[in-house]
Amino acid sequence: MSNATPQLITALDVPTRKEAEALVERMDDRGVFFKIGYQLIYGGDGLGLARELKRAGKKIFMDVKLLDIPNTVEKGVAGLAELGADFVTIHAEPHCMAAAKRAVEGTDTKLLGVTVMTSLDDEDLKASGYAYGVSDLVARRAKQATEIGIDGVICSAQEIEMVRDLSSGKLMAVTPGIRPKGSAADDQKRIFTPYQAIEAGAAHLVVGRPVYKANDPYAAAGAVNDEIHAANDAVTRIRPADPEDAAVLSDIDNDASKRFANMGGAFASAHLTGLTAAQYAEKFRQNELLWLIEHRDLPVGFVRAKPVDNLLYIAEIGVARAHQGKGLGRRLLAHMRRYARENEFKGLAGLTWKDVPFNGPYYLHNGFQEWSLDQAGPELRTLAASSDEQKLNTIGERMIFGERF
Ligand SMILES: O=C(O)c1cc(=O)[nH]c(=O)n1[C@@H]1O[C@H](COP(=O)(O)O)[C@@H](O)[C@H]1O
Repeated sequence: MSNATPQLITALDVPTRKEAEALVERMDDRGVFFKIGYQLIYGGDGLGLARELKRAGKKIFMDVKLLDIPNTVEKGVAGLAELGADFVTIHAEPHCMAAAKRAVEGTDTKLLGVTVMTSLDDEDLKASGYAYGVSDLVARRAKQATEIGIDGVICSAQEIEMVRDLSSGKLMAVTPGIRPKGSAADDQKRIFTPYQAIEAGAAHLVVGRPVYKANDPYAAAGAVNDEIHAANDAVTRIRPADPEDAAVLSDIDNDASKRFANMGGAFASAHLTGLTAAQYAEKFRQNELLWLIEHRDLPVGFVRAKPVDNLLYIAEIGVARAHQGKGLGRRLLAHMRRYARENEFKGLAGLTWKDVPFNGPYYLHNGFQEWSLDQAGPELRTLAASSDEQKLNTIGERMIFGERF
C-alpha cells in the first residue's frame, strides 16, 4: 500500500478505545485515515488512541470542532498540533480560524473550518437565527477561510464547486454526509454518494456509520474505495506532453520529490529535487516520451519513458503530493502498459529505490517483478551501471523492476 494520504477517512465514532482499535486493525490495509471525535475523546481515551496511532505512523484527524474565545482556541489547537494531528477541525468563524491558524504556524497540522454541518438545511439555519441559507453561509465562510489562509473546509458535496471557485482552488474540501446508494441517511440532510462527492472534487470523504455499522466494515470500506477510484478515473485524462509543458513538468517533479525529504535519514540529507524546465526541454529534444495526467484539466502528474533494449523503460513517474493516493500513478502505469503493447515493446522496466515504500514495493504491488542483472538486456545493464545510478545507490539500495509480456 502506498503511503500517500488516502481519500477515505473513517470516523471512529465508537464508544471505547478497544472498539476503535479493533476497527483500525480491520481497516488498516484499506489505506484509510482515521477521525477521532467527541465520542472517543470524552468517553473512550481518544487522545491516548491518537498518540498510539501516530506512533504507528498513521494519519489522524482530530475532530474537535472548536469554537471559543481566541486564546482558548489557540491553546487547544496548539495541544493537538503538538500531538501530531494531521487534521484538526474548528468552526469556520473568523476569530476562531485566525486563532487556530496562529497555533499551527510552523507545524504540519492542517486546519479545516466546518462551514455548515451536513445535518442542517436552510430551515435549520433560519431556526438558529442565521440570515443566510446553506449555500450563502458556506460561501461567506469559504471566503473568510481563504482570506485567513487555513487549509480547507468541511462542507457537503453540493458546495464543493463553489468553494473551489471562491478560493481559486486553495481550499481543500472534505465532505461528510457520505451515503453509498441504499444506505440510511440517519441524521444527515445534505447527503451524496462517494462517487458524487469525488466527482464534485472532494479531497477526502468522511464516512462513519456506513462503514463502522456495516456487517463487514472492511468490505464496506472497500466498496467506498472502489467508488472513489471510479470517480477519480472519470475526472482524469492522460495526454501526451509537449515542450511547452516543460515548466509544468518541473513543478510537479519538484513537488513530488519533497516526499523524500519527509523520509528523513539519507534521503532527507540528499536534498533530492526534481528536474528543471531546461532539463525537461532537453528530454523532449532527445525524443523521450512524456505524458501528463490531468485532474479536472489541471496537470498533476506525469510519466517519462524511452525505449531500452526492446522494452519501454520507465524513467520516472511523478504525482503532485496533493493528488497522491487517488490512483493516478496506477493509471499512468496502465497507460504505459497499453502503449507498450500497442507499439510492440516486449515489456516494461525501470530502476528504482528498493525500500522506499512508494518506489520498489509500489512497483511490486502493481504487477512488476524484481530483476537480477542477468534478466536485464545490455542497454538496461549499462543504465544500471551508470555513474548516475552509482550515486543514487549511495542514498539507498537500487533495484531493477520489470515485466515481460
Ligand atoms: O466535522 C465533521 O467531521 C463533520 C462535519 C459535518 O458537517 N458533518 C459531519 O457529519 N461531520 C462528522 O462526520 C461523521 C459522519 O458520520 P456518519 O454520518 O456516520 O457517516 C461524524 O463523525 C460527524 O461528526
